[in-house]
Amino acid sequence: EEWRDRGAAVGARQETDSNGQVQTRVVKKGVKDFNFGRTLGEGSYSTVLAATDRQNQKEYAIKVLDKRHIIKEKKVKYVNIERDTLNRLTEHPGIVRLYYTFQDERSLYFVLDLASGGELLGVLKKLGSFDIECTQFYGAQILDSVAYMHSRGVIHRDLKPENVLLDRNMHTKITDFGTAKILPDPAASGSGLDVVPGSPTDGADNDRANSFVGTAEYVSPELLNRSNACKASDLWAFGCIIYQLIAGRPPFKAANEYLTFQKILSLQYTFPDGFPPAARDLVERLLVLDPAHRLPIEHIKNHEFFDGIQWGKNLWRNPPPHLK
Ligand SMILES: O=C(O)C[C@H](Cc1nc2cc(Cl)cc(Cl)c2[nH]1)c1ccc(Cl)cc1
Repeated sequence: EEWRDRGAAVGARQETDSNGQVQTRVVKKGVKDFNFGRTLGEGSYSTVLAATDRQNQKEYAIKVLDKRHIIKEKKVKYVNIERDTLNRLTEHPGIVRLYYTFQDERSLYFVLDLASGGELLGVLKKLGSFDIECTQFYGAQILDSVAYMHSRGVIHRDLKPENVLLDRNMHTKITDFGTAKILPDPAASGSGLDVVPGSPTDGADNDRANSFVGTAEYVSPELLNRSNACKASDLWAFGCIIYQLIAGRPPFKAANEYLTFQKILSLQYTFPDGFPPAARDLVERLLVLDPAHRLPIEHIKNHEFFDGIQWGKNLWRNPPPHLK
């Protein structure tokens, strides 16, 4: 029977030897265990290829990174953050799953879920914009996944329609955790006496990250004000995504990044005519400059815009509305 230790590319097989003794043979998956197929995507530091496990014919997406390039560009930290983050986020249908990592002399390999529906951004560009029902459904799946991430102490920090993939059943899978932040585990931090309630470090840096990341159109004001990302930074990006699914473009977009940042910091955006009132109210409660005043996830789930959405397992079992 096959079991695999989550973080490493370890598979074990039970075999009976000549004396009838059951032996466990530990095998590490490697490049030779896969047939590589078409290129699914190219990043600045990685190439993603479709691949089939030669043993069980299962299809995966394998993200390949060149070691020399990673070291030269000082991205070692990001690769290991991506691995560690994905190893923590293993129990949710809306997060791309990491099955194995391995390396050979030249490259590093992430063996991931194959999301054959491509990027949500691609579907949005093809359709122009989503109707309310599709925005509710895809918004709800993204929110459910962000809630799980946050419950595991992970802030994504670069949520955007490019990082929301679609699987063969057109359900969402959030990907690209290289710029995520794993919050220090409050329970694990020593005796707990080191953070005295009310002390300057109480909750401040514990739930804040400390490096600049993100894509201009979705970056939160707190990041631009040089304070750190927090869980609410992902909710700002979520507000931008809901706006974009309905309007067909993100709320803050200018001729260059600097002008985009100016619009964000001055909250300079408008709703197109006909933008549905419930969606407008939700977006207005998320695109709030002070992260502490953004609608928390439980309140978003109860917001009128999501009336009729069944949260929990059914959100992932029911077929998605037809994208038209
Ligand atoms: O086997 C593991 O899971 C741990 C290794 C850790 C690791 N070994 C590395 C070697 C190099 Cl040259 C660069 C990075 Cl970022 C490296 N990260 C690893 C291997 C592959 C991947 Cl994708 C991530 C981490």
